[in-house]
Amino acid sequence: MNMTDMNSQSVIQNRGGSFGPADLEMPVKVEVKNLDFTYQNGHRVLKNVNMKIRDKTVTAFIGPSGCGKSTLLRTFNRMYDLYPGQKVEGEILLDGKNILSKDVDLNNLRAKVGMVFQKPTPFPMSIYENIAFGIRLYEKISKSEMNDRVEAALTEAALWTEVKDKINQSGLGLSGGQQQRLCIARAIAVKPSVLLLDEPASALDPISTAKIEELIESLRSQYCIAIVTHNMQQAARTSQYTAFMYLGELVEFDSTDKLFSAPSQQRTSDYITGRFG
Ligand SMILES: Nc1ncnc2c1ncn2[C@@H]1O[C@H](COP(=O)(O)OP(=O)(O)OP(=O)(O)O)[C@@H](O)[C@H]1O
Repeated sequence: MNMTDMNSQSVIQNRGGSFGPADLEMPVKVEVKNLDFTYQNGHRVLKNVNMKIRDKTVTAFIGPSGCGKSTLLRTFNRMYDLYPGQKVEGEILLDGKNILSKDVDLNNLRAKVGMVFQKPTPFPMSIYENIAFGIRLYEKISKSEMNDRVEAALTEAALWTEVKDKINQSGLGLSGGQQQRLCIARAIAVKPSVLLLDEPASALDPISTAKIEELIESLRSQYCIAIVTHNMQQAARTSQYTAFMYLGELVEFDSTDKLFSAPSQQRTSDYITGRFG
């Protein structure tokens, strides 16, 4: 076995999580059809992307820097609407409904499709308010219901036991890893069905990263999760499906086991074995 084959082997051997045939039977949650995306400067960043993302699974987007992973993720909740002049063509069906239609309510879309960024971004307010603020935008509920919702979201995000005694202190006082779990709690508090994670652990130390990966595994049973990561081991550990992108094209999309152990495309093989990066 040469060095590059050994790299590929070690990515697979480091896989955690519980991948099984049942994952393959999950219904399609998001379907991307003939998606093209061009930035306002004329740079066409996504080229005829087609993929089906299944519910209650984790799908990882990998590929070299600048290949369009984050741009693709951001089309799923129309983040690009914040920057005028960009052009999107094709369809993205969420539960069969095209979210690129002009009549889609963006607030509702962003509640259904939550997003967490690379750098933890808690609001400059208490831990409690970080969660309650988002819920109030969408629902009018009593104080005791709100308390329950805040506790439930923090519990789901594996943060409750660490913060329950300082719930009224600033979210900015938490460690980086805790802040990131707070952001995940904030996203799930409004009951989304899809969670988009854009390099959620790349600014964190290894212990905090492991906690985020455990959290992703525990959230998988309830959400459709898409994660962008630079880290192939992380993709292999956390996901059931992997999309390999290169220069705006989706080169290969398959089960994570298959993509890392027996890719069908030479470019995928070259990338996962470290021949380019
Ligand atoms: N707001 C923008 N305006 C113009 N071009 C942009 C903008 N944002 C990103 N790009 C370009 O689009 C291409 C794809 O960027 P994107 O961030 O989606 O790739 P990526 O695969 O996520 O990269 P990385 O792993 O480095 O984050 C890059 O060439 C980038 O420079």
